This record gives sequence, C-alpha cells and structure tokens, in this order.
Amino acid sequence: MKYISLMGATGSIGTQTLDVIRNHPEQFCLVAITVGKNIELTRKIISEFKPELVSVQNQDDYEKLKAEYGHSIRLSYGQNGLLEVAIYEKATILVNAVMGSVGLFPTLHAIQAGKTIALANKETLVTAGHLVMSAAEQHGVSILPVDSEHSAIFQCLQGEKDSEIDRLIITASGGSFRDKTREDLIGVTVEEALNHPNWSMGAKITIDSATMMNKGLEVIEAHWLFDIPFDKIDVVLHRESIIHSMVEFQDTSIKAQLGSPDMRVAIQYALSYPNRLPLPSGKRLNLEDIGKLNFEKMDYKRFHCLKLAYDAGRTGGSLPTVLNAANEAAVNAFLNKKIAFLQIDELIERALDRHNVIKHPDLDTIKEIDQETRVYINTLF
Ligand SMILES: NC(=O)C1=CN([C@@H]2O[C@H](COP(=O)(O)OP(=O)(O)OC[C@H]3O[C@@H](n4cnc5c(N)ncnc54)[C@H](OP(=O)(O)O)[C@@H]3O)[C@@H](O)[C@H]2O)C=CC1
Ligand SMILES: CC(=O)[C@@H](O)[C@H](O)COP(=O)(O)O
Ligand SMILES: [Mn+2]
Repeated sequence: MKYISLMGATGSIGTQTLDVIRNHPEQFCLVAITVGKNIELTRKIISEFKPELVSVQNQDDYEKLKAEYGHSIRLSYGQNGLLEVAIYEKATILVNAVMGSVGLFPTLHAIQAGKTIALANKETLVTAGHLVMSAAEQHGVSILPVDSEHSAIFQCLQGEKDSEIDRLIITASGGSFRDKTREDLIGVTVEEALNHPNWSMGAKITIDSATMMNKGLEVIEAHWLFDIPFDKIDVVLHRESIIHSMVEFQDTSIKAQLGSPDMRVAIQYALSYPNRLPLPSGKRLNLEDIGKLNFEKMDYKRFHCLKLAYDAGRTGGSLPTVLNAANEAAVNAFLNKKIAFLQIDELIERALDRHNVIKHPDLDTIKEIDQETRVYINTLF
C-alpha cells in the first residue's frame, strides 16, 4: 500500500488524482490533503476518502470545518497547514498539485522528510529548481513528473542511458489562440482564452497555454528534471496533443509516448512507478481514426513568452524566479480583467529587464524576489 498526501485536492490535477486513488484502493490510500477555498468539494472528499489530516487555505474555513469534523479529523490551515500535509508522517508520497510557487516550501520540507514527490506543480521547479534538485539528491528522494510532457519523456527514458540522449522534443498544442496573429489577440476575452482545444485544466495553466508561457515553464522544468542543457530542449507545435513528448538519441532514434489527452495516465504512472496499472475508464487511441498527426515549427515572435522563458532559463540564477512570479501576477490580473491579454508578456518582460540577476540565490532571497516581483507587477496597471 502506498500512503499519499495530496496538495491541491480540489483542483483539476487533484480531483484526477482522487480518481486514480478511487480506482485502485488496493494500491493507494489517501491520508492527508490540502485544499484552497472550495469547501463544498472538500466535504465530499472527506466523506469519501476519510483523510486523517485536512488543511484549508483560510482560517475562517478552518474554524467552520473544525466545528463539523474536529472530533474525527486533524485540521490545519494556511502555510503551516501546507507544511504539515507535506511532511505527514504516514505518507510516503506527496502529490504536489497546488497552483503556483506556494508549492515550493512544502516540497522542500517533504524532500527533507524523505517523501517521494509526484510533481505536477511546475512553478516549484521554475522558481527554485537548483534548490529542489540538490535537496532531492542530498536526501535520496525521487521527483517523479506528473506534467504530461515530462511524464512522456520520463517514460521514453526508461532503460536508456543519460549519456546517449541527444535532445528532448516537447510538444505544444498551441493553446486557445494558436491560429491567431498577434494583431488578432487585441481585445480577446478571458472566456476565449480559457477555451483550450484539447485539455480541461485549471484557469492559470490554461492562460499559460494560450500565451505559450506554459511551454516556457515546461522547458525550464525539463532542464531541471532531466539535467539537460537548454540547447538540447526543443519545442514543436503538435495540435493534437497525442504525442506527449519525445526523446532523440545519439543513433538518431526518436522515442515518443502517445495517448489520449488524459492526465490520469501521467498521474497514475507517477503513483504506480515503476509498475503500470490498468486505467478503467481510459480512452484507447484508435490510430486508423486519427489518420495523421501534424507538426509545425514554433514561431518565437508570435509566442513571445516562450522566448522570454528560454532566455530566463539560459541566464539562470534568480531570473527564472522573476519570470514565474511576474507570470503568476500578470495572469492573475488578466483573469480578474484588470489587464488585456497582450499585456501579460509586456509586464513580464518589464519585470525581467529591471532585475539584477543573483547567480546562486538561497531560499530567503528567492522568497524576497518572488514577493517583490509580484508587488512590482501590481504597480503596472
Ligand atoms: N490541470 C492540468 O491538467 C495540469 C496541471 N499542471 C500543473 O499542476 C498544478 C495545478 O494545476 P491545476 O490542477 O490545473 O490547478 P487548479 O486551479 O485546478 O487547482 C489548484 C489547486 O490548488 C489550490 N490552491 C490554489 N491556490 C492555493 C493557495 N494559495 N493555497 C492553497 N491551495 C491553493 C486550489 O484550491 P481551491 O480550488 O479549493 O481553491 C486547487 O485545489 C499547476 O502547477 C499546473 O501548472 C501540470 C500539468 C497539467
Ligand atoms: C496536460 C498538460 O501537461 C498541460 O501542460 C498541457 O500540456 C497544456 O497544453 P499546451 O501547453 O501544450 O497547450
Ligand atoms: Mn504539460
């Protein structure tokens, strides 16, 4: 039995993780969760999975749940609650499915406590990949990718030697606006941006997909997870999201992982690794029905966020921290209809341009830069 702590249980990845656990009660047991503000869904999760520890985002919701469940469940809230869940003693695996760099500190604590990390939360690695990966190495902890592209690469690498990898090829759907020019993007709405062609995901990542910042964050995530230089990580536009990513080896062979766009495959692989389990309601690919797959060259002028992310990743140090924090703040402003879609990359670029890069930032410095960048972005509109 694998005992699981789950951060972000009420979200898109969180609820799909619950589905995987639900399908395999003989393999997985949920022991602790964090949620944000969705208390209605939290009650349902408590009733079905009976976790021993539940942490909510706000004190008010904590008081409410304390009155309802305080006799039977350990409850917590805020940043301390995230940390408690991350290091909950009975859990052997932490699934990090929270949104944003708020996932960084709990992940570092979980690594120090020796937990295996199933990582969906790419912002953690973009914000402080050097700290996370060195802590994982120091504590002998595995970071198992949940992000679909990184799970695909991880699956392609099974049985292979790192020294024989030539490059990683990350596929991108192109997001909601893939057929629009930059001029077409003037005045697009939040509702249009949230209409992803292939995946149903949380709001923030769906906007990241539309700006292509999601792919930029994924390039940096791949750099840290697989220890591959940026010059050996390519992105290709692949509208169907059927090939989830590829690896090219020195003998020119390319291995790809294919499947229907269903995050439960990647989540389940991280939880069951090194084994595979059946996916009861998974949709099998019918290749004859699909007929053909399309691949297009990326346009870095059109998708400016992808270029900003490559540049920030290559520069390294504290710049990816700024990239992530500026992006989180700008996307939040767009979702709240305070800025236009095209202002997202403009604001991020301004935050990057004014930053004096620190080569090896420690955790306190990263925390400061993350906060300061958010404050700066919020002064720009
Ligand atoms: N969705 C997907 O298919 C994929 C997602 N990812 C990554 O996984 C992560 C989660 O994405 P997704 O599931 O789509 O996001 P959602 O917005 O759907 O879910 C986010 C979860 O985090 C909780 N949450 C948000 N902010 C806070 C906070 N400040 N403190 C505590 N909890 C918080 C939410 O709580 P509540 O809803 O209760 O308020 C919810 O449980 C992101 O990093 C994303 O990039 C990666 C690949 C695919
Ligand atoms: C499901 C997943 O992993 C997302 O990150 C997805 O890849 C988003 O799609 P695009 O960023 O390719 O549009
Ligand atoms: Mn992805």
